[in-house]
Amino acid sequence: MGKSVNPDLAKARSQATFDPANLTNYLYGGPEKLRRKRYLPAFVFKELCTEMSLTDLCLIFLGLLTHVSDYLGLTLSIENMAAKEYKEEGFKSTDDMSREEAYEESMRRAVYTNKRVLQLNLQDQEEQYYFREIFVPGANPFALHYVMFKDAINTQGTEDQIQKWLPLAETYAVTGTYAQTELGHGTFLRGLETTAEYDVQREEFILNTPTITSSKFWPGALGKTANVAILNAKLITKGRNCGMQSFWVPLRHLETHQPLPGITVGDIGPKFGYHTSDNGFLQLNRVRIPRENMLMRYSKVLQDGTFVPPENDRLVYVPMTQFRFVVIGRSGWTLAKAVTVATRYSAVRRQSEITPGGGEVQILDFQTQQHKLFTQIASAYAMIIAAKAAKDLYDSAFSKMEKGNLEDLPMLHALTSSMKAFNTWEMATGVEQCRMACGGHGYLLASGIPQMYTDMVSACTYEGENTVMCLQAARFLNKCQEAANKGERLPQLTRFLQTSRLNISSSLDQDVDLNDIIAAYEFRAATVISEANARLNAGLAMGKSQSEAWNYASQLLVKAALAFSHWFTVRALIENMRGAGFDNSTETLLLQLAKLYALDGMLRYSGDFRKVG
Ligand SMILES: CCCCCCCCCCCCCCCC(=O)SCCNC(=O)CCNC(=O)[C@H](O)C(C)(C)COP(=O)(O)OP(=O)(O)OC[C@H]1O[C@@H](n2cnc3c(N)ncnc32)[C@H](O)[C@@H]1OP(=O)(O)O
Ligand SMILES: Cc1cc2nc3c(=O)[nH]c(=O)nc-3n(C[C@H](O)[C@H](O)[C@H](O)COP(=O)(O)OP(=O)(O)OC[C@H]3O[C@@H](n4cnc5c(N)ncnc54)[C@H](O)[C@@H]3O)c2cc1C
Repeated sequence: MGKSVNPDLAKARSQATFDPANLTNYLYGGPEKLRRKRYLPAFVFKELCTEMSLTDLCLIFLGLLTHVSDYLGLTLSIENMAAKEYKEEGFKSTDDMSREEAYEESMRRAVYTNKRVLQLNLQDQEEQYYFREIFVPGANPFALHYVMFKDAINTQGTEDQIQKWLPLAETYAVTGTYAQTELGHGTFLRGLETTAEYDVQREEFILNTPTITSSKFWPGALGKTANVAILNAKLITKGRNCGMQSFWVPLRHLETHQPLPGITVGDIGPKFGYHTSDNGFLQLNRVRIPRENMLMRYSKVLQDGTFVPPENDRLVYVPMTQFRFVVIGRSGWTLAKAVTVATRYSAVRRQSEITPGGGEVQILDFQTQQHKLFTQIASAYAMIIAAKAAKDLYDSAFSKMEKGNLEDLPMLHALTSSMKAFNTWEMATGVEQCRMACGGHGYLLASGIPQMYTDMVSACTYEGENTVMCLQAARFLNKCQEAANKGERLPQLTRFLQTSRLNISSSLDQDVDLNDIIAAYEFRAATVISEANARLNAGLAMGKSQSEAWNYASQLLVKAALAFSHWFTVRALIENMRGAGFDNSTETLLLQLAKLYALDGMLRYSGDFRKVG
């Protein structure tokens, strides 16, 4: 039962000046990864469904990617043994459900996929992600379990603790969350009030949320799903506050799922999005856990209560840095989904005339519509490719850290902080632009775009509120500027602060040279960073303290971090497009896209670029 493709869409596709397969292979990491990615949903749907042709399956898969099929009421009739666990007539749209029902529907699907991932022995993280996303397109109640809970065990646990706890997480013998944020503090971690007091007599920690503001508040899966938390609390031993440490804390009984003694836990209520994620609250009333439950890879508490500090007290922050990196990568793909929906829609939607009497045109023919969408297509590619470029820096820093060499930690923190803020803000504005480009139908939940926005815009807040993350990156950039001012050697990533010059060769009447584009973004970043540094020093010269001068310069410091990210993204896009080994037609197109992205950025930030000439 093949479905015919809309003739306008078919015509638009037939006009491609390049072979999409080259690009798709590049984006997904090569033909084998792409084959696997396409095989998975087809395999699962085929295994699960009878009378559906492959076209329908792909439609469902693509539709699920953009939630459309949820709303078209497509159902999957499930035939095989999986159906015994998956007792259901198929996927129901969660839009018409209450929060309870929507959570249960997502939980049902998530539990199903967790079992199938184990049965299919899917080891590859990306494949697991693709597989899950097919069945749980919205917020997955196990999201924290898959990412931060397991990452915290892996990065903060000793080898013994990893051996003990990771298999429990991998087999879902426990379901976890990462409980750090409190009602009174999300950003300022040194302000966290939850305590973990060491009782040397019984070699136990006594966990307590002494005030209402110390209640853990926001952690995903805390409301209903999780029965264990990696919980961050202020360690107190021998009467001394030893700062934030991580602890393995059982929350609910593994059989009955009832809260354990001393634990008060529940859901925080309706949110702007992420409706199927049960973000919760937690109060601890002098709950005891054994000494062995503190994650002791970097810092330790000995039996007699002696605290052995970590080599660097920032290492306890590593799970956040890791997850910021995940967010950086997924932001581009989220925008890619939204702009795919909006572009396809713009190829099939006919509205209004360009030439009077000439008949209604595809709205993609309006230059304003092209500007709305092509800039977002370019932005999606830019973010995806910049995330790939950041990964090389990220991997090399992490492999050094594994060997105890922490020299790249400040650079890694600055890069992940600034790129997480830049990418999620760009993604949020881009997805909203795609929604509006679809007119009334973009406002329909059936388009899939509204939920993408309401779910994913939270990434501007969680894992480090964006402004705060920019200021964190600005600490590193400002330090580098101070070093540059003294002629000292800089880390590779910021050496442009000393070398950037504005020697643009392009003149306005010729096609702009790509090297000039990179030079312009580099010079703009160097200028904004040095301006922020100058404002900070002006504050100090006015007699302000270091922290008051920092606050005085903070708006420029945020701009500096964003200009740095913008330069990193433009450079990565152009350098990777030139060096990717594409055939001529694909490379020409991609460099055109890179120019569009960079020139659009110059128009949007024309103040900066005009100022630097
Ligand atoms: C759209 C796509 C989405 C895709 C997605 C898929 C869906 C999947 C579902 C997700 C569902 C949500 C999941 C959310 C999960 C949470 O949101 S978990 C909670 C996240 N919370 C945070 O990120 C808290 C943010 N706050 C902080 O990290 C810290 O308080 C701050 C802001 C860094 C300040 O810390 P501080 O101890 O006061 O440190 P500060 O005095 O500022 O700096 C001291 C030094 O430490 C350094 N430092 C600070 N932090 C670090 C670090 N991490 N590493 C290294 N050095 C550091 C500083 O650079 C500074 O160094 P110097 O400049 O002095 O050399
Ligand atoms: C959907 C979602 C899921 C979440 N999941 C989890 C989870 O699983 N586990 C968990 O532990 N937490 C989770 N969180 C909490 C999240 O990490 C915090 O909300 C986030 O860290 C921001 O902290 P806050 O809410 O205290 O905001 P605040 O820091 O209070 O931000 C409010 C305003 O204050 C400004 N501000 C704060 N500090 C500064 C500063 N130093 N300089 C300048 N401006 C400043 C901010 O820029 C912002 O404009 C989640 C949050 C959301 C929305």
